[in-house]
Amino acid sequence: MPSAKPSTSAEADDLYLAGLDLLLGMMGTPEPEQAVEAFRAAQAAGSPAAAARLAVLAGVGLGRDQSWSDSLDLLEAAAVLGDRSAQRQLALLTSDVAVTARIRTSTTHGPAVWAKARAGVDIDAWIRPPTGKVGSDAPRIVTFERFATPEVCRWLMRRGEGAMEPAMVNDPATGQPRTDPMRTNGVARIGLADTDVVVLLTQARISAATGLANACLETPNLLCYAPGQQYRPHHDFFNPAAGGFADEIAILGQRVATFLIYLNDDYTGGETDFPSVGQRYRGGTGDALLFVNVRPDGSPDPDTLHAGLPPARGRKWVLSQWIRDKPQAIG
Ligand SMILES: O=C(O)CCC(=O)C(=O)O
Ligand SMILES: [Fe+2]
Repeated sequence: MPSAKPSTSAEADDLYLAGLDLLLGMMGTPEPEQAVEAFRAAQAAGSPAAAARLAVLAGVGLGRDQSWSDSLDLLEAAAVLGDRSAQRQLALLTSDVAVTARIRTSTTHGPAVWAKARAGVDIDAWIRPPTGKVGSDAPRIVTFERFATPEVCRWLMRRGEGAMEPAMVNDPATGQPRTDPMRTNGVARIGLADTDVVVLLTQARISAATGLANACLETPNLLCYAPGQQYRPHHDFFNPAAGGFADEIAILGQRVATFLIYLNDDYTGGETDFPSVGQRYRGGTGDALLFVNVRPDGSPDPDTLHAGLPPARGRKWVLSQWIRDKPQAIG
């Protein structure tokens, strides 16, 4: 490992980029442990981005042990080194409102401010199971008011802006994704290359709310519906009777639950519609909706048929988290 002697920022950048190549497997298979080594060397050489990546890897538990406490310490280190994203994340994660106000009113801060912001993050509150309200027993539909703060919602929406691609559906015959007129909204996947501590803590909170293991969460999707765009009635489970999904179910598991966080409310229409149940949901900013796609015996529940109705005016933004019954590969 290179020594931690003071080095040029070009060296720090090179070490950071080497870490990124190792993490994402640009030269072959991903090597997360080696990536952590490279990022540690880059951080020691002064790379803010390396510290921010290490914060993510500590949150995921990839290439090293999972630890929220380490993750936040590393986010603080990244903020001290000047990483703007880490600074903004700390400002919205902390419960210390005086610190948030200080960060908002000035752009330059000494390390003490970031230490205070980090000290004010209440991890237990993030991962404590929130209380839901049952909207339907069978299929099970549960709502969670104010699941996410407006600041977190804004952060998530910004993560999706500029990254939207046409949404896909899975072809039941081949199992392969393809575009289809039944789903016309935009989607932005937040994969390992793009995720951050706010996204990871939001997922940890979803795991707490659903009682389903964090490892079973798929890559989350940000969905954006412009007026008229929609996701017509569909099921989120994979139909075992459709030939194309046999491998999908055997290897990656069944999609047992769906968790939606409504990120804004300045649009009209756009409800999540359950025609078989006769219910429609539309949360305010930060409200969330859980529905369980399988019956208690694990079989797909056809009554979970649902649609994302088209907004008439304004854009609808949601974070959609599909959850499986098997741990997912991180990527
Ligand atoms: O946008 C909605 O209300 C529904 C989204 C949805 O069906 C999904 O993400 O699976
Ligand atoms: Fe769906």
